[in-house]
Amino acid sequence: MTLHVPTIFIALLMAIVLFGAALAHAGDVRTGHGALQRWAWGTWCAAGGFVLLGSRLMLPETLSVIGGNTLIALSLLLTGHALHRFLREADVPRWQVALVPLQTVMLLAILDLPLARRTALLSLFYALQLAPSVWLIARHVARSERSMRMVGATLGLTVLALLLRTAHATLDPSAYADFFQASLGNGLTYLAAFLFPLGAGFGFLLANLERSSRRLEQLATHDALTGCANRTLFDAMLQATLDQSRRDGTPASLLVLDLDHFKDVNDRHGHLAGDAVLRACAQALKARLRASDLLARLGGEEFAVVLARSTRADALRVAEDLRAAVAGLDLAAIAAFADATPWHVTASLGAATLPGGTAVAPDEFYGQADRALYEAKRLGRNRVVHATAAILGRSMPAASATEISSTGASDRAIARTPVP
Ligand SMILES: Nc1nc2c(ncn2[C@@H]2O[C@H](COP(=O)(O)OP(=O)(O)OP(=O)(O)O)[C@@H](O)[C@H]2O)c(=O)[nH]1
Repeated sequence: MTLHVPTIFIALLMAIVLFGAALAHAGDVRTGHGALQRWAWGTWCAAGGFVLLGSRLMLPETLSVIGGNTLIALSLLLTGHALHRFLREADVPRWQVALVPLQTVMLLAILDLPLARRTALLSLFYALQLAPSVWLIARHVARSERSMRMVGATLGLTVLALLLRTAHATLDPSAYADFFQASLGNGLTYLAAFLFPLGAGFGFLLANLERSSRRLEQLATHDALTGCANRTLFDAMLQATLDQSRRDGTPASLLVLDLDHFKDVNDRHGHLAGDAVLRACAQALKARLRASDLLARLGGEEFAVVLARSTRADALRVAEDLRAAVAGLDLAAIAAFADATPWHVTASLGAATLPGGTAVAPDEFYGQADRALYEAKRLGRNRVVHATAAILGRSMPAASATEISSTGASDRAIARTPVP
């Protein structure tokens, strides 16, 4: 069996051009800091290199061989650039950039060698040029998009195919007497060495799309200012937690937290400073929660925490911990207040707990916690109130439906006086 190299050559060229066109259209996937565009330029360089190499019968050999191989070396460099950008690594090391002119010099020096020797040397050179990209992906594969595995695997196979081509051209030079010579070894290694990078390009496109859709999902479900879950994710998680509680018979709790007198912060320090306080509070709250707890910003200065498998006692302990975390934040330490004397904000919290095996609508459950929050505000702020009786669904006046479970320092002592 032999493989017809000119046919392979034309098929590969067409595939590379089509793929380059596809990448050019996908160029507005703005997730990899221009990575996809660089890969697209690399694909066009490879196509140009192919055209020059295939025109060796019409062009002077120096132009076709040196120009074609230089463009292919450039395309591999651009691939490396694209990967570095996508994986947020420092740029390609200078020695890898220097390989491109080095290859041109090497080609000038070996132009008179038999084609088999040139093929072996060039294939080895390309393998060495690609190997750092494979190593780069291997170092990032655990943290990166799943499709990067395909990129790493196909580039690894390309290196392997190039090494096999080096070995084959060395051991069987007669198969490489002519560039277009029909032979199994020449045809197979040629096909593999240029087809696998196309697979890598496809994987890279998928990895970019994967990152893009992950970012869109993050934007759709998280609050941009604090990074907390937004209302959409909160609603879904609260529903899922209540369903699980009913099925498994485990209790579930909900905390609603509202910063006290937050309007004062904005009025005295400006909206940007208010934003910085919101971010700092969100960070402090996150630091006190388990990975399985969901912290959401429901809007303005109101946050909520969904606590799966948590009893009333758990909810009160966590709520008190969160209250203390906010009150303990030294806002003077936040950059925007660097020159201010120490001062603090406080938070009021309402809590509700659903005993396991009971059904309640999410809105009703939220309403219970919210009524408890209202009570905490009414009773002087900077405290936790648990809506115990309301869970049973009895219609009771707000004050008797709630139970004051924890009280922080007085509203005036912390929330108001420290504002400079
Ligand atoms: N900086 C900033 N302020 C916000 C944001 N969202 C809402 N606010 C402000 O939060 C303040 C909320 O004020 P109020 O609802 O009166 O509540 P409060 O002053 O905290 O008083 P109490 O809740 O009764 O203790 C308003 O001044 C809003 O402008 C935001 O994203 N950033």
